Amino acid sequence: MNLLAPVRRDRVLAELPQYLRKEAALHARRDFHPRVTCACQEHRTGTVGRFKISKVIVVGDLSVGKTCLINRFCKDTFDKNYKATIGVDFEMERFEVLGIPFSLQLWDTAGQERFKCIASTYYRGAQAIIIVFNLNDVASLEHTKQWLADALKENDPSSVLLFLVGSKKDLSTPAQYVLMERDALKMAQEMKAEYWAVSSLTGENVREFFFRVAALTFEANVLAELERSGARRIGDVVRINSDDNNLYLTASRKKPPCCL
Ligand SMILES: Nc1nc2c(ncn2[C@@H]2O[C@H](COP(=O)(O)OP(=O)(O)OP(=O)(O)O)[C@@H](O)[C@H]2O)c(=O)[nH]1
Ligand SMILES: [Mg+2]
Repeated sequence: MNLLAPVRRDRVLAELPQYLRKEAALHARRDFHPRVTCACQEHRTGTVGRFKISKVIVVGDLSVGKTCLINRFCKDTFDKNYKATIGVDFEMERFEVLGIPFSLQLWDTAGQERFKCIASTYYRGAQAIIIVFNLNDVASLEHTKQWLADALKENDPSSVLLFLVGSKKDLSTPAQYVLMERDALKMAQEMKAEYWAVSSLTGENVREFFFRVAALTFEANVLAELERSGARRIGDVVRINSDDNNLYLTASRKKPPCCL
């Protein structure tokens, strides 16, 4: 894929996309962090927007719908026939967030046990981990804990963003969904992950979900970049995964006027 190709018009984010459920959201702010908005307005986003490509890995049991989820978003297609992913595959998606180009590399990994050791060698360096389970299969939700543990062995748990995604929503009745959602919300809270429920068959929530992933990954990247470049000057501290479910707490001692 040509990284210099213009960003598609339907990949432009001017506002922060909202969470699905407030009780299992990475943060509940309505807008991007003010420091991020300010940095974008002044084009002070450093490597974000130039060479930086953020790696996102998608993990979960076999046949939960990882490949279909990525294909629905990236290609707007759906295949009802199951073709196991062998090892890994990836798609590149370009966005423009607050006027800044931003790329996500979406790594689709194999859920089948026999391909797991190949797939896990690609876990390293992820900025976001998407753990998928089937909303109609409670065992696949239980297994998400192990998928998360494996993915975190290769990544820094304090800085990676976690998303817990229930798939195949079209196959649950409203009553079944309510029951499954209760367990899934609990799991998401334990993991400190943001919860989503999607259907790749109908497309429900797929675009909203990936936009949220792109926006939160972008925001975390810009905050980290500001932290690296201006920590001494500005004296801010960025903390991730705070107890109150607010992803980024910035303890500012001195801020530039545009960020007040
Ligand atoms: N009804 C319905 N079926 C789905 C949905 N998503 C995936 N499927 C079906 O579930 C099966 C598995 O989907 P995949 O996307 O290949 O699953 P996977 O998680 O990538 O599987 P592995 O590559 O083996 O890990 C396929 O037959 C899909 O058509 C969905 O949203 N609704
Ligand atoms: Mg697959």
